[in-house]
Amino acid sequence: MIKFYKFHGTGNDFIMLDGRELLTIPTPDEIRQLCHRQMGIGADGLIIVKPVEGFDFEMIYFNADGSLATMCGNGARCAVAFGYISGMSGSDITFKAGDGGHSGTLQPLTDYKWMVEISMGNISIPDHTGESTEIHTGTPHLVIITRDPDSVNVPVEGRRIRYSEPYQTSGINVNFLSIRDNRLKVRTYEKGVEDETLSCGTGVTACAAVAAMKTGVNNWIIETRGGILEVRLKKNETIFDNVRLKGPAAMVFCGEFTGSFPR
Ligand SMILES: N[C@@H](CCC[C@H](N)C(=O)O)C(=O)O
Repeated sequence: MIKFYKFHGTGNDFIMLDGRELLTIPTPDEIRQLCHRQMGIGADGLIIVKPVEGFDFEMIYFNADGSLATMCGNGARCAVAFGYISGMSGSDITFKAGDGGHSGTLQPLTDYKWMVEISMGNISIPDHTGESTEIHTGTPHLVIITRDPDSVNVPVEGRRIRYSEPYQTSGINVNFLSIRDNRLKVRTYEKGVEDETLSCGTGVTACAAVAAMKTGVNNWIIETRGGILEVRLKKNETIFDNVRLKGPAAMVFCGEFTGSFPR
């Protein structure tokens, strides 16, 4: 039996596994089973956290469909909290994700909830922003500016775009963004979950970058369906750097999975 920990960051939920206890990495089939909402634990993604040279730990991120993703902003915030409670790191943390090195800090809010801030990688500034902008924030995102994200059927419209050319094969995360009174509202369809999630950390980072290009404002409070996130960034000639993502991360339960995994 394998012990698992269930976390969420503003409603984006994850199964966390301690890499020190694993004999093998779960297969895509096993990940799909574990993340299944009715027949498994249920989650948007599965994260393995394990010590690695040069950093406090490494985070390996899989979407609920078993596909590997290079980065997950909310998942990384939860991994920082897990690294802390599992003794892999202190409250100033360095970690490695698929897109490179990151740092993080955390403050306890309750016994099982923390405010976590992480550094995100530099973001290349796209050539132009129209009503829809492709931007990479550790994972690929499309940001579509709309008057009211709540009037969009995100699962249907997001899926239509994600499976259209040119995204069909490699996939893309689709964000619907409104910019009003220096506040952003975002709803995201995530590839790999193939549905809307309650929040997406790399998605809100992409939206903050697009909003900064449109308005010149660099600090944003962002409303997602699962709660509030904060993004700060600095615009240079061709990149945004000093990109920070901040918000709560919570552990909701832990348990032992009784299926056949691990082999
Ligand atoms: N929910 C994540 C993003 C997870 C990866 C994404 N679905 C992908 O495959 O690119 C976040 O909080 O950033």
